[in-house]
Amino acid sequence: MNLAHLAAERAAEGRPVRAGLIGAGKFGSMFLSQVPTTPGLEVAAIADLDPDRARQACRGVGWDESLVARTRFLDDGTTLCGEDLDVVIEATGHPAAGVVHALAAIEAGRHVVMVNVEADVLCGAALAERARRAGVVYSMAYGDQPALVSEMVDWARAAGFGVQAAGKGTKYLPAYHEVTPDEVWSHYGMTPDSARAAGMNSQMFNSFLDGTKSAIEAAAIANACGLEPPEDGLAFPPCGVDDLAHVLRPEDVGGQARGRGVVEVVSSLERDGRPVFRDLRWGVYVVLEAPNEYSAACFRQYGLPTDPTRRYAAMYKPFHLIGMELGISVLSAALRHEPTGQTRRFSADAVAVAKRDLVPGDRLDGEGGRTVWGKCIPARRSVEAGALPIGLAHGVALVRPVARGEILTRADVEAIPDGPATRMRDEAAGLLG
Ligand SMILES: NC(=O)c1ccc[n+]([C@@H]2O[C@H](COP(=O)([O-])OP(=O)(O)OC[C@H]3O[C@@H](n4cnc5c(N)ncnc54)[C@H](O)[C@@H]3O)[C@@H](O)[C@H]2O)c1
Ligand SMILES: N[C@@H](CCO)C(=O)O
Repeated sequence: MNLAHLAAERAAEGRPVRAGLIGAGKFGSMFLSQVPTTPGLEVAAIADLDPDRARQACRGVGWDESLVARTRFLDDGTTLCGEDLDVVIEATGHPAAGVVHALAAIEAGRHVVMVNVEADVLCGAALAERARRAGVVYSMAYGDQPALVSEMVDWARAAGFGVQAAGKGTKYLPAYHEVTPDEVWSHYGMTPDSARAAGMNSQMFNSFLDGTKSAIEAAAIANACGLEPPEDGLAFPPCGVDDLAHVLRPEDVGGQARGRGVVEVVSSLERDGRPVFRDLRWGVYVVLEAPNEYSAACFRQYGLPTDPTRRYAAMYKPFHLIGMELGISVLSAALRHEPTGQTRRFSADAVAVAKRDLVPGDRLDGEGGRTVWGKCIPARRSVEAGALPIGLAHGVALVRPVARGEILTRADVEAIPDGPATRMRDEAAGLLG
């Protein structure tokens, strides 16, 4: 509990932690807004395809002109990795670019904070292995839900509890799988203009709604925490915070969880569209299993809601603060050499499912787009079926029809050009476990 003290020491010594940010979009801007008030942390360089927009992002979040003038602005993330930095933050959200940038950062001896969970799910186990060999930290992004869940799972296990289930909340209805970026803002109660003014990318926010981001995050949590992914997609049970233990205890004791030690995403809407009472739309949770009768009794004595067996109880965090909490990862990597959550194996995947009947010639447009949504399944099943990872479902055309709701395979699309992303994906598939 001394991260701020460690950072303050660096500030007093005149040696702030030097970070570089790749991707100054919504997440990046939220991080940048906190930098001037985080002693001991400096963002020395920012790379974005549009460096002027990145400069404007800094001004827009309140940086003064002297801070803007002291910062290097670049248009290439790989070049940024060669700057004098302790930590590289990858926040482009583009899976293939994320892999290229992470490899460049590792090669340059920089710690990597991988905001780009899309790239992490594609091949994070292989990137983590490369980072280990290079002696640098490869970390999940604190503030995003997978890192917060990883922290809660670690907390539970380090305190001697069993972890029955863990995950996050979201706003989900089955019909959302087919929403496109054209309709997305009505589901957030926003107009396209107000969303644009807030710097919110419609395709990115559609991936939060159409189930893709939930699948990606659930896979990341499973891969980081050693939890089991669903066999055929998340169930998204409607569930409020007081019912987590009840709903997510195992099926054989009356719950809805398909097994023990599972990852699941709970919905803030009942299936008929009514709001769930005390929902967890923006939060994260862990369902604990008491290791013995004594600790089960303590749950009740100290006020935790339990399921009827009294063995299961839950802890949750109601909100995640996205980029505003990212300094925790950056400082932890640089000052403690510790990741805030890390992909440790490749046991869960997020694969592309057709949003509508697709025909030869249709070109895929990736996460949150008009053609596919992402489903969380076991990595073993994905590899055996030759399923198309959602992170590779960008810019390639179909060579045969795929019916709405079906998982796409690599044989359904034209050959994906070889590159770092495909190579690291193959490396990750070799680490299946
Ligand atoms: N926006 C959120 O609320 C939110 C929440 C949680 C996690 N995230 C994660 O944050 C990441 C970014 O999301 P976002 O919402 O900020 O997206 P965004 O589209 O707002 O921003 C991405 C930025 O990266 C830049 N970029 C894209 N490709 C690049 C490249 N090759 N080199 C350099 N810059 C490049 C773009 O120009 C843009 O400024 C994603 O991985 C997403 O999953 C976002
Ligand atoms: N993951 C969130 C969005 C931002 O992290 C959601 O599912 O709505």
